Amino acid sequence: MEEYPLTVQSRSVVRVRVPAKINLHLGVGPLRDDNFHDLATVFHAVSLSDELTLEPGPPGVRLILDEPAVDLSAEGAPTDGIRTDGVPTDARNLAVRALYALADAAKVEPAVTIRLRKGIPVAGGMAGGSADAAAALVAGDALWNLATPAERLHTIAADLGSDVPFALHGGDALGTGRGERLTPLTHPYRRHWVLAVAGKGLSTPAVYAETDRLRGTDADASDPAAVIKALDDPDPAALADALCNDLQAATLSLRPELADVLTAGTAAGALAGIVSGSGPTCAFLAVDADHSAQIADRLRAAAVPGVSAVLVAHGSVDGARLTVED
Ligand SMILES: C[C@](O)(CO)[C@H](O)COP(=O)(O)OP(=O)(O)OC[C@H]1O[C@@H](n2ccc(N)nc2=O)[C@H](O)[C@@H]1O
Ligand SMILES: Nc1ncnc2c1ncn2[C@@H]1O[C@H](COP(=O)(O)OP(=O)(O)OP(=O)(O)O)[C@@H](O)[C@H]1O
Repeated sequence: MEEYPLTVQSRSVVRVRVPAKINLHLGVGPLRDDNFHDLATVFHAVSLSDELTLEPGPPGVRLILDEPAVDLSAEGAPTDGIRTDGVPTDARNLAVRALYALADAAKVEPAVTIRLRKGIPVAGGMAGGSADAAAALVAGDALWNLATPAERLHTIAADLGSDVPFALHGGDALGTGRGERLTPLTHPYRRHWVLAVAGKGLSTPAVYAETDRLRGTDADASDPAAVIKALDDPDPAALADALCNDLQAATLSLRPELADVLTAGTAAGALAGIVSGSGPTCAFLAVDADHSAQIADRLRAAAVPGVSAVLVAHGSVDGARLTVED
């Protein structure tokens, strides 16, 4: 094994907060030779977040899942906690993989402990694992004092997963390629959401495979132009009309009860509802913060089968950012 030079750790603890995402538009194009699909997606970072703390530890990368695993910073109390049973604490965890990738690129010998507090639903279509990978890159960069150029960090992020670059970036962005090529979309409007979290997750590869089964492997991606235009419109009704997810049919095919969740959200007063990414979280657009709280109360009271938590959030928010450094 290659010997790495010792790196001075200039900080003793760093903490990073990283947001979840919703795809306001998720256009899925043909299956490529590398088994990914070409996308035309509009990412939107929302205020549900994970918190990752990094401190010096024994040789290697150790991960401890912090409890309670509910994001206390999220607005609105969940009816039940965010379940973390599916989250690996070994090298399968994307945050652990991210730190090894960064250490390898920077020729640092890693000796760190990650503490992870999940507020993003697991396997929920909100890019929770990708968020943690992005948070780990930002935290490792700070702890090891690397000042990695943004482009380099983006490349490492893209190697870890298609959603990871956006989690670094945050805000709103058009994603092309397999989702890793980002064009920022700027606008001044805050959007308000209600999220119906499912008790049981969905596998992203399974949802893409079901999409291929339903419509073939060479369908064109739907056009994100309407959502991009609606982002510049202060009226949330314009965005409500434009929301679109090409993976939604597959999520409903794999999880038919999601149709009842979508119906319940609009019955509770939402302007529109959409499955978030590869699901099964459903995102409902509200007019403003009060409206989102009202919809959330009604959805909780409706006790829709399969829904384990109802949360409110707003967007867009920043990507992975340092909150504490000593
Ligand atoms: C559904 C989305 O969340 C929408 O933003 C993403 O496309 C998924 O991104 P991700 O979880 O970071 O996915 P990756 O870890 O890169 O890939 C996991 C699997 O999802 C499928 N996948 C992912 C991205 C993409 N553009 N086409 C795909 O077909 C592939 O089967 C791939 O093996
Ligand atoms: N840090 C992590 N947090 C959550 N899950 C992780 C993490 N690292 C690896 N995983 C694994 O990845 C799987 C998918 O989890 P994740 O929460 O990222 O799904 P997702 O939000 O649906 O992903 P995406 O929206 O990017 O497709 C989990 O079931 C778990 O086995």
